[in-house]
Amino acid sequence: MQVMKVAEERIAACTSTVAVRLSAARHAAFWAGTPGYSGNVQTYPVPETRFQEKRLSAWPGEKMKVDQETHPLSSELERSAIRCREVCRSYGKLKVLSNLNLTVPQGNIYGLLGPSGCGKTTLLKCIVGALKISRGHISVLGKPPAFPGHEVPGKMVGYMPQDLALYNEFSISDTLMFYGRIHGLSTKAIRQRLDFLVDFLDLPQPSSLVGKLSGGQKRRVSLGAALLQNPQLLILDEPTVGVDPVLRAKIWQHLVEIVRTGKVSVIITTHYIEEARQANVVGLMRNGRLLAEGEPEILMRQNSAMTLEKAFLQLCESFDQVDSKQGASPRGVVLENGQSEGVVLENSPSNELHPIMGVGPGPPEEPPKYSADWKVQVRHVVPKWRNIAALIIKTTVRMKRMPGSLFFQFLLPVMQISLMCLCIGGDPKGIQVAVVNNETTSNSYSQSLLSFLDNSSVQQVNLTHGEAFAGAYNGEYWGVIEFGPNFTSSLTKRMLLRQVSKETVDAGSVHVWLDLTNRQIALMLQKKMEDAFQDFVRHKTGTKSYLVSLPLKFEEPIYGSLNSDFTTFVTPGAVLSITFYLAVGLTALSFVIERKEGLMDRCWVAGVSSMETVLAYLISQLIIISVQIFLLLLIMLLVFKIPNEGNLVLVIALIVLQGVTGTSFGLVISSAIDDEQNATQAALGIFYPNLIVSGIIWPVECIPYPLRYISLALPQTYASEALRCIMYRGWGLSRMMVWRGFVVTMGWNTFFVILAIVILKLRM
Ligand SMILES: Nc1ncnc2c1ncn2[C@@H]1O[C@H](COP(=O)(O)OP(=O)(O)OP(=O)(O)O)[C@@H](O)[C@H]1O
Repeated sequence: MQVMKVAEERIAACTSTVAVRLSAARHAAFWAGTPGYSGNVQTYPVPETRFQEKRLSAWPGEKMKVDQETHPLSSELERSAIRCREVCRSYGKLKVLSNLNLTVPQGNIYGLLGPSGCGKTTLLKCIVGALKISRGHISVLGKPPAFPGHEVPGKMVGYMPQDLALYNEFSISDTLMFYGRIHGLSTKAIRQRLDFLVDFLDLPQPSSLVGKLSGGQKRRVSLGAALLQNPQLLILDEPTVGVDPVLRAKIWQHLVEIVRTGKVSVIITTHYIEEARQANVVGLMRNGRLLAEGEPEILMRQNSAMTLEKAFLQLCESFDQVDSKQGASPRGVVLENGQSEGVVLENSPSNELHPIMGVGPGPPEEPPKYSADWKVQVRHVVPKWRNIAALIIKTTVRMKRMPGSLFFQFLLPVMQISLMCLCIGGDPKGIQVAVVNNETTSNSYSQSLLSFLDNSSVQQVNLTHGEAFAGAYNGEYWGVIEFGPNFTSSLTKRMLLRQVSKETVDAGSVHVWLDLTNRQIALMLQKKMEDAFQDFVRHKTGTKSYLVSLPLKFEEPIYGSLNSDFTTFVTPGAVLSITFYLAVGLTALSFVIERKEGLMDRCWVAGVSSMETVLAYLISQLIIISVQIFLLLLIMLLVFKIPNEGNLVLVIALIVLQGVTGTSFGLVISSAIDDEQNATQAALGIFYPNLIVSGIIWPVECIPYPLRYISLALPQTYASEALRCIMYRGWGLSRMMVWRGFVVTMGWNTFFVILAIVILKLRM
């Protein structure tokens, strides 16, 4: 009763009118810049529509059509397929939808028209639940979008976005199979629909790849995907752009046919304004608001316009004039009392006041209350295996169609680890050193000592003192080794006599000057000289060598080997880092591209949740990571002989977990960032600081406090340590240093997955 009363009040408010004149001069100006509009108006036969039989429904808070047949208001409300009330939506500070009211009657085609950028696509995305509204309420087929248990988004709605939103690597049949699986259709049912749609939309062979189709063909495939499951509500954003006139007419004819049953409703945007005459009702949007809504025929008659386009131009003129008179905003056909003014067209034949409704905010309408029991709510949240499986199959098919990219993904980590093992941590080779030997005898100690120097690492160049130092200062030699003329006799004295003079010690010493600008080379030279000397002493003195050795004996190492080099230290951390960052980069890139191209929105409207998207992505990525790790370990253990004393299962498990953590971190980046360039920059920006601070290339013990606390909290610090403990110490999960690496990795993993799901949901 209360609803009826409000409606009566609204009808009364409709009688307030404003007279306006039309200006043909602004005709072209309004639609100028509207893509797809060529100025040539195509005429279409206007079919008899259900709307003409039923007339437009009315609602509280809006002006009603005066010539409307009387229907009980409540039943009309129930019969609306879409009801938007006081809907607002902004992108940051940009207010795109402003108190918008719209009703799509059940079983009708609704043509949504308006200039480019007025907010049509935004409104459609809000209707399908791909975008959240900031204020107001929307009900689609009886409930708000994304309400628990409601199949909008889902099977009840077929959505064709403005962007093509198709996977280029899919064939036409793959595309329909993919969406069919999500909608839970059987393979047989999908094939039947595929045959019908290929015939109806005049599509090429079902096996044709989408990426190789023309723009118009792609658009038709996209329309086919929206029509696939025979949805109750079709939301089509510019379906006829780039489609030839014959097929355009055919599409409209199909829409007219499917709404005739009364069970299907359609909302369609188009830039071909005249084709909207075939809609049962059209709505004119401008500046984020619906200015008018009504039957196309009556709309034209009221404006004495021969075409729908002209009628809309005149309406815009009239609204602009009202605005300028009132000094209000372009949306301001709203009086101070909150009532909206109707529009009377002076040149309307017989001065009918009826068909067009000024659509402004009325008295606040109580949003309907909906409830769902806990079982439905739980079922709504729990991920559906059907959707996850469809997404995994999608990724697998796409990967199969991109063998180059797949090969790259498998080969890249192998290349990276091979390069690392080859180039990092080994002994420098062919280091040139100047040798100044002032001894002339052939069997001198100096000659003997030099013969023990590792020739593969140290290349000796015999020079005079002056040449040697000139070359070293020129950067030609990394050091100068000089023997005095009495080196042999003095060294013999040093070894045999208990007491010798300082001069004898000096003469019996090898003098070495090093270029220390490259620490690694200098350290190597130092070590090679020491080794050569030890070997020389052993050779000359045999069992008496202890007399000239340091009283220091390094026993067999507790863990590791005496020959272990820097490569051994760096490899475990590098493997984790490579797996982590490859997963970050590839995930961030492909996920961002899917979002940018509207593929994710389309999946969402088909009923796929953020959680299902994230889980499916993690599972698909797991397959790639497993192959990558298999190849990595093969190269690392068998080719480069990196030692592994521990359990291989633990090694694999930790690397896989790091890859999954990288994938989930990639999902966080791509959920938060909209374009691939910024996503790549973010991934790269984090790469080096993490590599440096995680103790992968240099021990964590060298990091000063408080930076070390940050280092320890990072995903790879404890994990690298754990992998080193497993591989080089042979430790198992009972050791704290091992399980800590697993716990930290899994903790980060869980955190990133939750964060990605939350960001995806918030950004809707
Ligand atoms: N993701 C976004 N972030 C920021 N602004 C956006 C975003 N999407 C759309 N907009 C802005 O919102 C306004 C409405 O865009 P929308 O795509 O809804 O218009 P439209 O009526 O569908 O236009 P067209 O007919 O050209 O497709 C435009 O000013 C647009 O720049």
